[in-house]
Amino acid sequence: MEITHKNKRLSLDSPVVMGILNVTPDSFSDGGQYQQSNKAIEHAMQMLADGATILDIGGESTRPGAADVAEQEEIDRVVPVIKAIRAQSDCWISIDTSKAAVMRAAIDAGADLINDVRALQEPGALEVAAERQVPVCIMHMQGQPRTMQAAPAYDNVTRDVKAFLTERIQACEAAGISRQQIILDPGYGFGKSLAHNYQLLAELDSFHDFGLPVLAGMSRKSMIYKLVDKTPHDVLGGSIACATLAAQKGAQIIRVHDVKETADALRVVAMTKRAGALGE
Ligand SMILES: Cn1c(SCC(=O)Nc2ccccc2)nc2c(=O)[nH]c(N)nc21
Repeated sequence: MEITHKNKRLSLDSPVVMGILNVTPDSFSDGGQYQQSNKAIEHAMQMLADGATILDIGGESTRPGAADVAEQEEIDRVVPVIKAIRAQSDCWISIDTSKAAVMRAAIDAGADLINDVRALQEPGALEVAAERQVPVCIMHMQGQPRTMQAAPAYDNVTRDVKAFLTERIQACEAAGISRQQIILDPGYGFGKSLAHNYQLLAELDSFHDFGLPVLAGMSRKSMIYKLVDKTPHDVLGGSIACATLAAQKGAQIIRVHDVKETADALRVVAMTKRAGALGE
């Protein structure tokens, strides 16, 4: 399985690491736009050195309660960083946004992939993805970031999430996006209780029914620190366990903060799979 953009191909036969690069002011302690951009570019280069294959660049925090960011402000945050990374590396860059105008500006600046937590439901988003022919990750979210954790409810969370993704795949194909360019994501923590999140992890392999790549993002999320009763700053062990389980269950892209440690864990998973195949 692979994804392509222009003349770039990314094989997904082994799990790859997507490094998280937040370029929102609340993700850096202080300093103005210029200093923040420099810190972001430094962090990007470090993640590539640590084994990240894709850098996921986001200019708007999707934390519950986070303020909405204006379109131009989001563009002003992400475009300089994308351009600077592109000037130094031909790595895969994904743009973490739901806004069509931000997608367009990011792709024109060098981004290869759209990562949309709203699954291209905002106005114009489907059209941009189809027009630019870039791979797109569509993720499940119940409700909106501000309200999604109030009272998440499902008949059966895995069945309901798969039904949503089926509908979004149809919408993508109807808009002219080829099925091979679609990546699926259950959206851990986006309108899910602790139990919902762990059922989605336990049943992650059932998402391979679609015959499409699967992205899993559990890094440092509440499903970890609430389970192990730690602070959000003390969740490396749990995050590595989630990444390892997701890769073992066939997720091809793992979205994380801790790239170095996760890259090593995924090599253990890949080797174990190869050894198992040899043993057959
Ligand atoms: C943009 N984005 C996010 S942001 C939430 C987050 O990381 N919160 C968070 C931030 C800091 C610490 C702990 C959690 N989560 C996903 C995901 O699971 N899948 C895909 N495709 N994209 C995603």
